[in-house]
Amino acid sequence: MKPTPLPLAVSMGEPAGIGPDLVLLAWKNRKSLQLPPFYIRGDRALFESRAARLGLNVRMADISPEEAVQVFTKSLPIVQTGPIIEDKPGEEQEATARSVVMSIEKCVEDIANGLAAAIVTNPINKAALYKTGFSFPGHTEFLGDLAKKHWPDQHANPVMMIAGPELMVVPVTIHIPLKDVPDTLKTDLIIETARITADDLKTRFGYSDPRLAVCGLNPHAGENATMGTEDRDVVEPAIKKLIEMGITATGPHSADTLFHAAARKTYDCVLGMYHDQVLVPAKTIGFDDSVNITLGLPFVRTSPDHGTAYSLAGTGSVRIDSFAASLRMASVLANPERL
Ligand SMILES: NC(=O)C1=CN([C@@H]2O[C@H](COP(=O)(O)OP(=O)(O)OC[C@H]3O[C@@H](n4cnc5c(N)ncnc54)[C@H](O)[C@@H]3O)[C@@H](O)[C@H]2O)C=CC1
Ligand SMILES: NCC(=O)COP(=O)(O)O
Repeated sequence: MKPTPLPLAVSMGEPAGIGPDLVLLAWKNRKSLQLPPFYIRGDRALFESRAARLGLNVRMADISPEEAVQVFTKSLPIVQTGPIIEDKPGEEQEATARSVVMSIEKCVEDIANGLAAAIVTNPINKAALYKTGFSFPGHTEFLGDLAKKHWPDQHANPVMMIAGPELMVVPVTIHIPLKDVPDTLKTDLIIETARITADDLKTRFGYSDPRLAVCGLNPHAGENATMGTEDRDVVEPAIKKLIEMGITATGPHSADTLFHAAARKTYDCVLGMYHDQVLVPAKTIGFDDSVNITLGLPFVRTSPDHGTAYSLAGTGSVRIDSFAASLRMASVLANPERL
């Protein structure tokens, strides 16, 4: 007999944001969107209140992760996690920060315990969590830490990828101020980020020889070191080493001409030197259907590419495409034979 597939564990995200709306709408449209079974770790009262606000009739079931797959066809499976949360769309509540973090922790724990196939995270408000002592820049780094805790024998080095049907990008430096980028950007960091990207593109995405295009840092990739020396001194040596390692990498490319339609045909994934260099084109080209994927972990994590969108929470005006794509992508990545 074929074993029952494991469900996806979905974290609650920021309760004041659109996470609850996405979960409710996704479950309601699960058949037409062809979504795999998932359960949410969060507070049932919050989801009931948000459903009422949206005028959605959603049957919910308090369950344990083991029951999620069976329940999913008839009810939205909720694993009660943390205390009751008052539903206040768009209004941050300091008291909910611990529940937001706990939901992520418990989803990862479920994967480690063999109860969930992967985690799909709802958007968090990073600044709201920092205020209460959360010390990681975002999910990406937090999940790297949780991986070390639950899989101490496996090397975890989280890498952010935004992947859409037309463009896949990886920022080498992530959530740091722009002024800190040149000092943070090191040859070894570029090499390690590219190595993890190439590995995951092979093992999880099915590319036999992924082509990486590496951006320069400066305008015109430094214009022969006349507009900044980092491209010559930091980026070029990384590309040379990657080629020696057998990885197909080109660059440093001028970032301004790397994203038009013809250029996009020449590579499989772009490595950018900083967040906005590659997230701006990725979200411009594919805001509705791109997915944020954390590479370099011993488990699968996906998330929509957007944030908490406070002003849309509880209004019924959200697009669920990216969240739905995250659920489908998590299911495929966790079962690569489906590629
Ligand atoms: N994975 C995560 O946890 C992420 C969290 N964030 C957090 O989200 C918060 C807000 O960040 P912003 O830069 O304003 O980005 P945002 O993505 O929340 O909003 C940007 C714009 O896109 C719109 N938008 C976002 N999602 C939408 C959807 N599903 N349907 C329709 N329109 C949508 C918003 O209304 C807004 O106009 C920040 O605290 C940030 O840290 C941002 C990105 C990812
Ligand atoms: N800009 C992308 C983003 O903020 C997602 O970060 P993370 O929470 O997935 O690390």
